[in-house]
Amino acid sequence: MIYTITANPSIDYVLQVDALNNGEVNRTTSDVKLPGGKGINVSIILKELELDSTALGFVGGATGLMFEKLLQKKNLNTSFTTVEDDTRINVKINATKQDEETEINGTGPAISADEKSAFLDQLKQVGNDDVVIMSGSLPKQIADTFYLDIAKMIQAQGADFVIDTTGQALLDTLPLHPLVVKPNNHELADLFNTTFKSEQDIVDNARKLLDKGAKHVLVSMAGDGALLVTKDHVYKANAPKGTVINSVGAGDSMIAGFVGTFMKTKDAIESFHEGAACGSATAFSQDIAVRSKINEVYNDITVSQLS
Ligand SMILES: Nc1ncnc2c1ncn2[C@@H]1O[C@H](COP(=O)(O)OP(=O)(O)O)[C@@H](O)[C@H]1O
Ligand SMILES: O=P(O)(O)OC[C@H]1O[C@](O)(COP(=O)(O)O)[C@@H](O)[C@@H]1O
Repeated sequence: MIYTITANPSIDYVLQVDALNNGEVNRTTSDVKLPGGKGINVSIILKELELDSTALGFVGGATGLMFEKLLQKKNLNTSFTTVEDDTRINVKINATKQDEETEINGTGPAISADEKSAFLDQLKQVGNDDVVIMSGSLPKQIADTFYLDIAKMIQAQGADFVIDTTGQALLDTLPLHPLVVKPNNHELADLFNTTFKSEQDIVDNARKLLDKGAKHVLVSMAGDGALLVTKDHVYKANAPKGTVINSVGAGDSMIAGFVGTFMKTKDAIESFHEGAACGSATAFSQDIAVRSKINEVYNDITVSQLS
């Protein structure tokens, strides 16, 4: 079984405008509310890949009810911990004529000590050969060590884990050997307080994550494709041409494609190819991609070995 943990789910309020003018009244050409949060998006793609997962996380308040209603359409298995405070609303503004996406993500609800321990109790069901995918930011009042504590706990129960977060919280879990980590190129640069001048710079810094313990490192580079760095080789997947509609969730889709395929095949290159297809297919969709779009995009992606 795969479990996804979204500590801080969201309603993603996705607004399309022709152009975004700061300090003025802007009007949308279309808008949609989607159930969001990184682990939620991972579960949605896994479902498209015909893999069951259970989505865990903190959901609460009036916005939490709306979030669960939006999520019902996706038919996921969920086992959320109910909290008193409101689930956040994240605003995503796609300015189509400016070709720009702006995101404003909320901090999320306050979580009490009792709510946190109810959540940790849920993890007792995780067992041998399960994979736990932990993604996204943490709500306020949850310590930065939350993911590290969970990784230790579920590893002791025989499960593997994947982590998609940023900064020190990511670095701290590497010695526990996550199956895969997937920073985007900006997050990778921030991790090592650097800027990249070449693809080789990116590869060199991705290798540092392998050296610290990650089993596979994916670096996503939006419209420039992605890299897979393993102990012996480096691979690149191109980003196929297409009309970008809403790239929110592209990174989550890539993780889902990689992990879902890896669980079936144990083939990192094939998993990378499928992950890249899921990422681009989502960028070319309004919502998280559906299977037919993933298949279509898969054929336009080539994985080449760089070294
Ligand atoms: N504009 C795009 N065109 C084609 N593929 C894309 C585009 N944006 C994202 N993708 C695909 O999705 C993957 C993940 O997207 P990215 O934006 O890098 O992740 P994140 O959402 O984590 O920042 C990319 O590596 C690429 O394969
Ligand atoms: O937890 P964070 O880092 O605030 O991110 C939450 C946001 O990330 C998303 O899951 C999208 O993530 P990606 O674009 O990185 O794949 C949105 O659905 C959500 O609003």
